[in-house]
Amino acid sequence: MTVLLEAKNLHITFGAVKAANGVDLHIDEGEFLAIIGPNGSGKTTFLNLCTGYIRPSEGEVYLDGKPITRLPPRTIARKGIARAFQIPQLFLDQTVLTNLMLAIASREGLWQVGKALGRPAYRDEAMALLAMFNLADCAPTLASTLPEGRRKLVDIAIALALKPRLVLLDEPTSGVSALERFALMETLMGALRQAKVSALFVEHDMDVVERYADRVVVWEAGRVMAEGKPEAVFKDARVIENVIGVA
Ligand SMILES: Nc1ncnc2c1ncn2[C@@H]1O[C@H](COP(=O)(O)OP(=O)(O)OP(=O)(O)O)[C@@H](O)[C@H]1O
Repeated sequence: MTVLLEAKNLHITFGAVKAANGVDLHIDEGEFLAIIGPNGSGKTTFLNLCTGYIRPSEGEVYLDGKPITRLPPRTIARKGIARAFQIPQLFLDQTVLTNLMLAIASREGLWQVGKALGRPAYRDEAMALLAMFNLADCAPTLASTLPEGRRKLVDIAIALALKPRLVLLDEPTSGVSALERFALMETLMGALRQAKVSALFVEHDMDVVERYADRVVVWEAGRVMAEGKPEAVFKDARVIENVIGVA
């Protein structure tokens, strides 16, 4: 296995809260890694540390063995780490197709909207991305009118428009009904496999983690308290007591 991303001894404190208190974690190429843990344990902080949104007071994050810790978010994104958020970051007054085309244009450094939207190559690439997520029929739909599950998928399709090697997903199934979660995950995992992208996803639904994660990392008070295959981790008494029992 080749290590893609590695965090070593990350620390960050907000006031009295140690949101990262010695985080050590790696993700292998091709891996789907889930992060679980109680509210406020520092999961989102870790995503922020990996993407340059905040900087640790101590420790390093490495991509392909090279430190990225102090690079600006745009540079880190260009190096291959993309992010999708708990609340999708779409232009709600634009169509799904326009959202995708603008993401592709920004990757290419083309900031003139009129020119970007006139490029057939961008349109073709956007439609191919949407097809990967079974969303081709949504291309002309206004983003504001999409149901939550589809909006999340469009947001992830936009993250893939950056051609990342690793995508960080903050609660991909939140706000989606229990019935729809597996369908959303099937589509999402299918698209990630097709794009050969590794994923790290924060998730509160243990059924989703058990079914879709290759490995799970358990967060507690700013650090990793357990990790391993979901079936093994979910039998760990400490995890049951501190995380699953309180989820
Ligand atoms: N920018 C910030 N400024 C101040 N405090 C912050 C900041 N970011 C996070 N925190 C605090 O750090 C702690 C960890 O927050 P974080 O959002 O990383 O937890 P989480 O595990 O993702 O929680 P949740 O599951 O509720 O999303 C919390 O106490 C939070 O209030």
